[in-house]
This record gives sequence, structure tokens and C-alpha cells, in this order.
Amino acid sequence: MAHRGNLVIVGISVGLALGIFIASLVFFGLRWYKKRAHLRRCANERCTTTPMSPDGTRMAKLQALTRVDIQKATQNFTTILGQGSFGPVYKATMAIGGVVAVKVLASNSKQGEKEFQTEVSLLGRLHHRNLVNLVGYCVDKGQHMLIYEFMSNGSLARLLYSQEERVLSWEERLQIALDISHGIEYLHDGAVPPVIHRDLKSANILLDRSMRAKVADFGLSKEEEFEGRNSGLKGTYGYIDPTYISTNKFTMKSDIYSFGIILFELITAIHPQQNLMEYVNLASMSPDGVDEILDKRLIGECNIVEARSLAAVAHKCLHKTPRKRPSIGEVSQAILKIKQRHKEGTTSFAGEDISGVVNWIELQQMELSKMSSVKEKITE
Ligand SMILES: Nc1ncnc2c1ncn2[C@@H]1O[C@H](COP(=O)(O)OP(=O)(O)OP(=O)(O)O)[C@@H](O)[C@H]1O
Repeated sequence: MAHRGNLVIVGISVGLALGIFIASLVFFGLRWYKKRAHLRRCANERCTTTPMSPDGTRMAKLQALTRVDIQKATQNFTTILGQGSFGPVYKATMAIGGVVAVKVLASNSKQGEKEFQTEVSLLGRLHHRNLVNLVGYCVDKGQHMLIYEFMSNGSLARLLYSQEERVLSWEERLQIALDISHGIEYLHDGAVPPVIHRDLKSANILLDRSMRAKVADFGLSKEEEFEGRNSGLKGTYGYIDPTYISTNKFTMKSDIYSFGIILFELITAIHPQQNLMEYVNLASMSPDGVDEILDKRLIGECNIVEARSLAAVAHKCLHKTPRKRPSIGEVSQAILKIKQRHKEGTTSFAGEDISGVVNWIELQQMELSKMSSVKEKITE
């Protein structure tokens, strides 16, 4: 009898425990479901309605302008800033105040039409201090225009390669590298859904009046031409991930590759279409080889230990196996560390005579240019 009584007690306890377990499962399951539904609602809201800024505040909606507004603001399209593959870009002074840049998409460009819709819907919801924000658009009689915040210091490519520009200091270059990294980080890790840029290059990095860098032109990637024919590949020659060429699959790691190229541009001021990778590969044959390809204008003006560290980050970004390349978050962390060390002034030569190092770098650079000119002669 007592044995039976025990069995009943055990049965009731097991039943109770099971009941409690199932009830908590239902309770927590419901909570999890509600939370997910809430997150999804927030994400959708970000995609379709008023965009959010990175600090969570709501941004103004995109402004729709008429062709007449823009005609007035650009003095009848006479204030040209430059010509891109999608059409001309004009500086516009708006009647309500403020200066903007207007990109007029060539009306004969079928691709421009398609990309226009992509960019308007994409950019309308993407806002970050390191992205060139879209502030408005214009659709008028089949003509499409995109209106961006004005970047008074132009492109990084112009700053690095134009003789008329002043030399970018090492400190500015470190800040630019970090700004670009943060812009890409927002695209890859902050945007919902994530955005792959597909055409990262120094011409698509623009600088504001405080020399802070912003990433431009996402959603506008174009097909690259090889020998006058469309290759079917998106991006720009010199920046395209070789794995993308062989697999036709563009991933975030292809953006990381292009960013690695931009980092080397910052270090060397050699354009990727002027054999940058050949110099990088030659220099990587010797330890500290980056000294040999350092921008001549930086010799004696920058901390070589920091330049070597940045080159090491760039090398990782260019790893031939995409999954071995770092994520953009890791790249930002690494650049931030270099920048902090720079600020603290802790990257020193431990008693080395700096003038000796400078002379040595100059010698190495001469050797390298001799090597590459011999190589050019052989390949001719
Ligand atoms: N928001 C802006 N503020 C100031 N200048 C700009 C702005 N956007 C573009 N520009 C300038 O206008 C010119 C053309 O830019 P665009 O982005 O159309 O072409 P690109 O990036 O140089 O070349 P591609 O179209 O082949 O990628 C460049 O000189 C660029 O610096």
C-alpha cells in the first residue's frame, strides 16, 4: 500500500514538473516570438519609411526636386564638378540654402535607369557619417538625377595623384583609412539587409571640408570593360578581387579585397592601374619591404612602424583565399589600434637613428625602381 502511495506521489511530482516545463516553454517561446516580430517590424520600418541615423534618431525623408529647381541651382548646368561613367556631376547651390552635388544619369544609359531605382531605394534608408548621403532625387521627362551632400575636398584619388593637391599627411591618411573602414562596416554589418559596395576605389572615396572621408557610389556599380568589351564583371580594373573573376561570386570579402588595395594606395600613392600590385608583390619578397614602396613624400614624415602595421592589415585584406581575409570589423579594430598608438606616440624605433632609417628607405626605393624597370624591359 505504502509502495503504491509512493508511486502516486512520484507520478504527481513528475506530472507537475512536466507541466511547469511545458508552461515555461510556451511562455518563453511566446516572448521570443514577440521579440522577433518586434525586431522584424523595426527592420522593415527602416527599409521602407523614414530612415534612421546611426545614433537612432530619425532622418528627414529624401527631397523630390524638379528639373527647374536643379536648373536654377546649377546655373543651367554650368557648374560641372566632373564626369563619371554614369554622367556629369554638378555643384548646386539651392534656393533654400546649402550646397549639394547633382549626378545627372545619362538618359541613354539603360544601366543607369536600373541602378537609379536601386540607389534611390538603398540610399534613402542608409545614413552614416562615413557615407556620402543621398539628400534628394529628381525624375523629370525620363531624366534621372541623384542629389548628394557636397564633398568640398573632392576624391581621395585626386588628393593622392594630382600634382596640384597638397600632400596628405600620415595622420590624415590614418584617419581616412579608419573613416572608410567605418563606412564599409556600416554597409556590411549595420545595414538591414547588409549592403555589398561592389566598386570600392579611391575615386569613390570623397572628403568633406574637414578632410573626413566618406564612401560614395554604392548601388551604382558598373560593368568593367576589357579591351572595349563588357566583361560582365562589376567593379573597376585594378580593384577587382581575383576570386570574383574566377568564380563570378561577389561577396563581402571582395569588398575587403578592394579596401586592401585602397590601403596600399594610401601608403604608396601608386595607382592600382599603374602596377601597384606588382610593386606590392616585389616588396613583399623582403621583410619590411613596404619601406621600399612607401610614398616618397612621406619619407621622414611618418612613423615607419605604423606604415608597416597598416601594410600588414592591407596584406591580410588581399589574401588570395577570401575566407582568410579579415571581416571589416576586424580591419576597423586593427586600424584603430595603429591610430591610437600614433596618438600616444608609442610606436618608436627604440633608440634607432631615424636619419639612418630614412637613408636606408631611400636606397631601397632606388633599388626597387631599378628592379621594376628591368622587369618592364624584359616583358616588353
Ligand atoms: N558628392 C560630391 N561632392 C563633390 N564632388 C563629387 C560628389 N560626387 C561626385 N563628385 C565628383 O564628380 C566627379 C564624377 O564623379 P562620379 O562619382 O560620377 O564618377 P567617378 O566615381 O569619378 O567614376 P566612375 O563613375 O567611373 O566610378 C568626380 O570628380 C567626383 O569627385
